[in-house]
Amino acid sequence: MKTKIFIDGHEGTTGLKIHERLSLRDDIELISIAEELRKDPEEIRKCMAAADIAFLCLPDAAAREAVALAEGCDVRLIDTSTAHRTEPGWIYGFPELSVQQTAQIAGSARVGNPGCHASGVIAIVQPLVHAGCMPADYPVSAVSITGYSGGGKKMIRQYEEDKGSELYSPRQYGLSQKHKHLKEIVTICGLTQLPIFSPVVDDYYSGMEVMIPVFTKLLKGCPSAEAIWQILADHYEGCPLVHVLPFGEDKGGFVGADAMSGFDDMEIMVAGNDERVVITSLFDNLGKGASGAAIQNMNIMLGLDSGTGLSLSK
Ligand SMILES: NC(=O)C1=CN([C@@H]2O[C@H](COP(=O)(O)OP(=O)(O)OC[C@H]3O[C@@H](n4cnc5c(N)ncnc54)[C@H](OP(=O)(O)O)[C@@H]3O)[C@@H](O)[C@H]2O)C=CC1
Ligand SMILES: CC(=O)N[C@@H](CCC(=O)OP(=O)(O)O)C(=O)O
Repeated sequence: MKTKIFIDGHEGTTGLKIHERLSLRDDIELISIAEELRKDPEEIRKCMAAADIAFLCLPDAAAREAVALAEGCDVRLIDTSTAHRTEPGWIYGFPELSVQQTAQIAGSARVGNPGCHASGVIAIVQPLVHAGCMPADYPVSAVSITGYSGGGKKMIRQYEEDKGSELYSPRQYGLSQKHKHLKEIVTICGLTQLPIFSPVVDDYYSGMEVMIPVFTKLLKGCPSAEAIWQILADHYEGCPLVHVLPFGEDKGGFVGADAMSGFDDMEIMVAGNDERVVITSLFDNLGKGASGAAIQNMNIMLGLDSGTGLSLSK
């Protein structure tokens, strides 16, 4: 029997990508909603009631309303918004955190899909904290470059209709250090102080590069760059969607922030020397940063292969 899926917000950037992927699968039946009724609460509720799993690809407020509409239905939810990621009763949808995390996602009816910038930071910091290498009070600092699709339909329109203006160069934002992903970053990594987080949006469609500089003397035992690499390589061994590049691999000395655009997997690179190291994660904000991760979580919830077999891998 096919799994019935409803995508609330299927006309948005994240929803469209999920729709595109799932419409190619013959184990899935997509529940459709009439264009003129796609924001109608009664109609949404009917679709929820008919679905096994619903993806919420909505702004935060609409995602909260959608969860209320799903009350009393058997449907399992994967919310791609920021609304529930650290809420009680919700499981954070980054299965690579641990075997236990994967098992919790598999059994959950409420999964909060990670934030795009947050995914890149957490992928680097959480294994180092968990291994006892990075102290919980380490002053983490991260720069994260994203393509403009990270801002959804509105920002895509802004960039694609506004060529020739100031939008041609990278633009730093989140200047007040209150970015919405900070909460999930500290919570999931187990950090005791907020990182300095500098997001940058640039004039290309999709792809992310998160860079975290590390002074090795501030880590436990002053590990070498290779020892840091080894912790990450061990942590991600066997993970189908997160790959730690061989130690010393530097992509020719130039790392493009859109290197993983169009793919669902993430690459992690450790570069530098034994005093100063930069750890980088590369992925697609719409892949492992949103729709690809959401499908990965759905696969796990359905007991299917969580990896590349059903995703788009480089
Ligand atoms: N873009 C990205 O890289 C990432 C996005 N996300 C998250 O995913 C969620 C969706 O983002 P994104 O796809 O980028 O946003 P978009 O703006 O591209 O899409 C949002 C969609 O939601 C629809 N919508 C708004 N309100 C309602 C409602 N009440 N009922 C039904 N549909 C509604 C919009 O309708 P309309 O078409 O009429 O505007 C639009 O189609 C957000 O919470 C975002 O934070 C997470 C990770 C990365
Ligand atoms: C370029 C841009 O504005 N990007 C958004 C992040 C993408 C997003 O929608 O945030 P979630 O991953 O939490 O859903 C931002 O930084 O707020």
